Amino acid sequence: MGFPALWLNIVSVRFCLSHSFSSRNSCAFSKAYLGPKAWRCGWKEMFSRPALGAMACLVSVQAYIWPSPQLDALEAVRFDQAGFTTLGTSLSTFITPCDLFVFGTTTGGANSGRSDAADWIRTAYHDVATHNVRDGTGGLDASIRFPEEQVRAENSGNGFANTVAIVFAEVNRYVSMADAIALGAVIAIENCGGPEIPFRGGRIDAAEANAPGVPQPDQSLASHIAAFARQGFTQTEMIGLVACGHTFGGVQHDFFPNIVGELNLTTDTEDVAHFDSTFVHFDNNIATEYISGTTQNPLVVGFNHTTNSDKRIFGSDGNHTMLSFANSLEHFTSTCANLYARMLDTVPHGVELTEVIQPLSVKPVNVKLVLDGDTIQLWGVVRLWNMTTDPTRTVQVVWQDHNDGTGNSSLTFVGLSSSTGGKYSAAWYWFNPTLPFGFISGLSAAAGIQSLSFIVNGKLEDQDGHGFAVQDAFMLSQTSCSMGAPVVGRVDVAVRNGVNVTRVYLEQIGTDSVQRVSITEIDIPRPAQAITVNSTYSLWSMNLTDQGMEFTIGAEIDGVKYSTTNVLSFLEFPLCGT
Ligand code: HEM
Repeated sequence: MGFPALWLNIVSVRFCLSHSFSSRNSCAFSKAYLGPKAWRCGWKEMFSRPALGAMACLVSVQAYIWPSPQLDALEAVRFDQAGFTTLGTSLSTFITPCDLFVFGTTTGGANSGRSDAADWIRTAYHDVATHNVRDGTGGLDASIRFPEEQVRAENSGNGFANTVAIVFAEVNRYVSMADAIALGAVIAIENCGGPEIPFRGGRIDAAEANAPGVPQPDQSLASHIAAFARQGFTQTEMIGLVACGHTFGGVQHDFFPNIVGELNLTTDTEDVAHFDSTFVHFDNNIATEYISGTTQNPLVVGFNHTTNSDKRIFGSDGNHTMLSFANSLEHFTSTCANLYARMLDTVPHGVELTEVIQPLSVKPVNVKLVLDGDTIQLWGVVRLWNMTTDPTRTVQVVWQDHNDGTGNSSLTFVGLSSSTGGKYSAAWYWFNPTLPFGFISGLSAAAGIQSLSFIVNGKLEDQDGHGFAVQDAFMLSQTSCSMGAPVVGRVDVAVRNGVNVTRVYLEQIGTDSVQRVSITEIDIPRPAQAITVNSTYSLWSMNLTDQGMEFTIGAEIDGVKYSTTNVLSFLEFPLCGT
């Protein structure tokens, strides 16, 4: 278990770097580690203005300041939901349309009666439901991924395994499985008619199963009130949360034969008795049908009185809460937005969640620098939030070098992304005006590059004067190469002369014994004699043999750790000697 401890250490540094501007929470470790100035300053300040006092970079900013590896990654999963995105997969693909059930026996699970969206929402709640407010254990920590939890009677069904199999695609060093489960629920609810949910990240995956504690339909009202109190919810909130959850999905015969019989319907092949008539859509029909007496909810009018838990819960305050939901869709919607958010933010004691993540209005993505002889290549794309296609729009990237010089390049529109069921769209522009997947070439290595800004239709976008800080103290060198069979590789990292770089290392990305992403730092030895590339950069090199190895590059500069964000494999490097 050497990796997790090391990894936690790195995460702590990253987390707090990323919160320099946005979090009002304290982060003692990082504060002490980085020092008061680093605590308050972004990369730009730390790199380029070391002489300024701490007060010089005090700011009050609502949204976070780019770059922040963790928030950037969470923001991308949260808001780059469909269309052109730089993510390999997008969760919304699996819940569009909302009755999509990818594990169904027919294409898209048509007429199965089930949906991925309902599975994801139920999974999030069952992960949360182990929480104990008194001792701080349990909560949304992805412990539901453990077979030990999935085989429990309280977790009957295969929706949990289905959910984990899909949301796993979003997991990386900055997005935990628990965050991915929460994001799945948020995206399912939002895209299927529900309210927008304020999302925070930073959940930590459990190392083992939690104590049991998910309520079951055959239990008494008193035990349900007690279970929700243990989870941190009042009786009224319990009624709300159950109604908000059960506006989706239903009960399956296969897993609950004592609640639902065989339905023998060609339109409901998995024999799911639904909680309301609009079971893949968020609305207050769960309440209107209950109040009007027309409900078919199997946990209200089921043939087995013992398992009619929704009936007992909904009626437990004389129908007061359900009546208010039936009378006002708006009230139901806002109540659910609040309760869903609280449910998803129910985490084990000691886990510190981020601020609510808002979309950045201008967001550079996949920015990387590569040293190419005497020049630097600048790669990336930029996303303009809440914008649609506009052929007349002009977008330029401007880079600032170490000598207070600037350069600029016009960017090309490459596509639109959307989120929240099409409510928001974003326009994406490549950093290169001509080449697909290209880069801006020929930047002077000697001058370097410290920050970016953008000019959109003549308006400067520079994060209120902060700029988009880029670090050029170390970067991949174009001389990195691979050769032979079996293929071996050599990674060359270019390090800027005169910067206090104490370590350069590869961050090998792996998983630990319980499927959590782990990072192993592999030090690249400092060269005995400087291998100069040009007047400004020297190389630190390492030979690699593990073809499956995926890594980023890390460096410690003035005692602070930095990472590149793009994941590398030496199989992508050009042939040595060409
Ligand atoms: C006393 C509390 C609760 C009980 C006894 C209960 C019970 C059940 C049962 C028996 C099922 C059928 C599962 C299946 O057939 O696979 C179910 C489904 C579901 N529950 Fe609950 N539930 C409770 C609270 C909640 C809460 C708080 C939420 C979320 C906020 C929630 C969300 C869901 C969803 C979305 C489904 C549909 C799953 C699907 O169709 O695949 N439940 N619930």
